[in-house]
Amino acid sequence: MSSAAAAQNKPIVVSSPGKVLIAGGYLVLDPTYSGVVVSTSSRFYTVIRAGTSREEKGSTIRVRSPQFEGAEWVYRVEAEGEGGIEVRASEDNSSKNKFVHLALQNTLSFAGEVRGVKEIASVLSSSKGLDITIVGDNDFYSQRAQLESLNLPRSLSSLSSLPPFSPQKGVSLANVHKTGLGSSAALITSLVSAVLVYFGVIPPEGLHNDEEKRHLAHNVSQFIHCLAQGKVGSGFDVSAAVFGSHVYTRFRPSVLEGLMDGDEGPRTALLPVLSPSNESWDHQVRHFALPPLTRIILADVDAGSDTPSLVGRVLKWRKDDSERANALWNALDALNQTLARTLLRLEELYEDEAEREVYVRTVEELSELGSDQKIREKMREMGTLAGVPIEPPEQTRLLDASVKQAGVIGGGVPGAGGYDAVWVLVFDPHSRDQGQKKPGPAERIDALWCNYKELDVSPLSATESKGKGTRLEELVEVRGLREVVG
Ligand SMILES: Nc1ncnc2c1ncn2[C@@H]1O[C@H](COP(=O)(O)OP(=O)(O)O)[C@@H](O)[C@H]1O
Ligand SMILES: C[C@@](O)(CCOP(=O)(O)OP(=O)(O)O)CC(=O)O
Repeated sequence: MSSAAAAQNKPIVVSSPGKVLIAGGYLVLDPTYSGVVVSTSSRFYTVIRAGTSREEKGSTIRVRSPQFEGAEWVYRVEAEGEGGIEVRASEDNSSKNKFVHLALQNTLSFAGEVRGVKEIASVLSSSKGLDITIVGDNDFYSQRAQLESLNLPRSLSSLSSLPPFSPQKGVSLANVHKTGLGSSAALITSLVSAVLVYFGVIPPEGLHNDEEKRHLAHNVSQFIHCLAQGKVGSGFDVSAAVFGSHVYTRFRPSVLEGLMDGDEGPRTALLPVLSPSNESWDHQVRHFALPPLTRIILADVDAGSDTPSLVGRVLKWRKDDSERANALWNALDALNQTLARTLLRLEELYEDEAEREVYVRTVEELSELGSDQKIREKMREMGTLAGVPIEPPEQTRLLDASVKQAGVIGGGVPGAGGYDAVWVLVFDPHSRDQGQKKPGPAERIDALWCNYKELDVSPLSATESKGKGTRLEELVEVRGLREVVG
């Protein structure tokens, strides 16, 4: 077996981060504009180990999500010469997982095209099938019930006291309360990338140092995520899961058109479309990172919004009132790009040894001052014109109270907006010195949200991931992972 990982029987562990679109909601659906997406320290992990099944014909893949009740799915794989690769859900499964099933079917088909169906069959058979475990960091799912049962306030310090990969007691995957970090994109990306590594399509180090292989992981994950969602969205969430924080310009949806037919995925060859050398993939990924000595703080607000319906209404307004909409989008885009440039400029200053001390002192001073909020103003204007609650009044009041705190750089409703989440960026002057500290902007926000009455606000523990997207992990080095995988 030429896949080194599979040959050594060593578990393959791949993680992918969640996302927050801090600027460019709606605009990012159009390739003319771009969005600023921050990847989160909260990640999805896929662990692939050799299985234990002894079968004459075909192989079994067992997938488990131990954080949930009844979340185990068994698939039979038949991989035979001309017939290609067929992944079938066992009839004994107590639930379906369309995302996982489509990911396995299409990633294995893709691997079969690259390495040959025989090779995939041989890896599967010498591994005795596969045992796959998928877990997401606590932030992907609401921890309200867990905190309540422990009598803990909804604060950052309570969250840090929860065990990693906390089980969602008594909750099935279908009923879980998601927090908007993009669980399905992070899940698909980590699962697809782990399978590609396991079967030797991507060498393990390729996820870190080979741009072409990273684009390959992107194209396959992007396609499968679109297939599972039944539509081609902007794809910023999958892009963040693969590449980490960046300024994202979407691909033209036509690249995937030929592959989107059929519920179970296409019957045509995947490689010509998904190959990184296919020039129809025209997405752009430009460097972005939040500045040093700042911290993003996210909150899940317990009053959801339905993103597809917001999107439908905004796009209809853009069509009906195109002149005004385009003028507004151009103005908003200019502000979004200025935000990205300004934050990047701060990063450059910090990188410059000669400027660093000035930068640090300035952050210390700014952490006692207030902020400016032009992007929010324009987003609200768009909401009013389109008749859509992009930043509803309750969220406006929460954000106004938050950005009024000393040391807050800015904030907003992420992505499509609505009622379900907010983000703020604060100066974090003491993040360099461990073990400090006098209360700073992050603590002020934490206290404000914890005592907030009008909305039920629950912070997330995530900060920005500097880990550059999808990465290979060592099982024993991820806190709590070995225990949860069993
Ligand atoms: N821990 C998990 N294990 C397995 N599948 C998961 C897990 N978390 C999410 N999923 C899959 O992702 C789907 C959720 O997708 P979606 O509703 O698009 O969520 P999101 O908006 O968070 O991306 C679930 O139905 C399930 O198929
Ligand atoms: C409107 C959008 O541009 C951004 C939506 O971002 P969200 O972060 O709100 O999305 P969900 O994860 O689906 O809740 C639509 C898109 O780009 O696909």
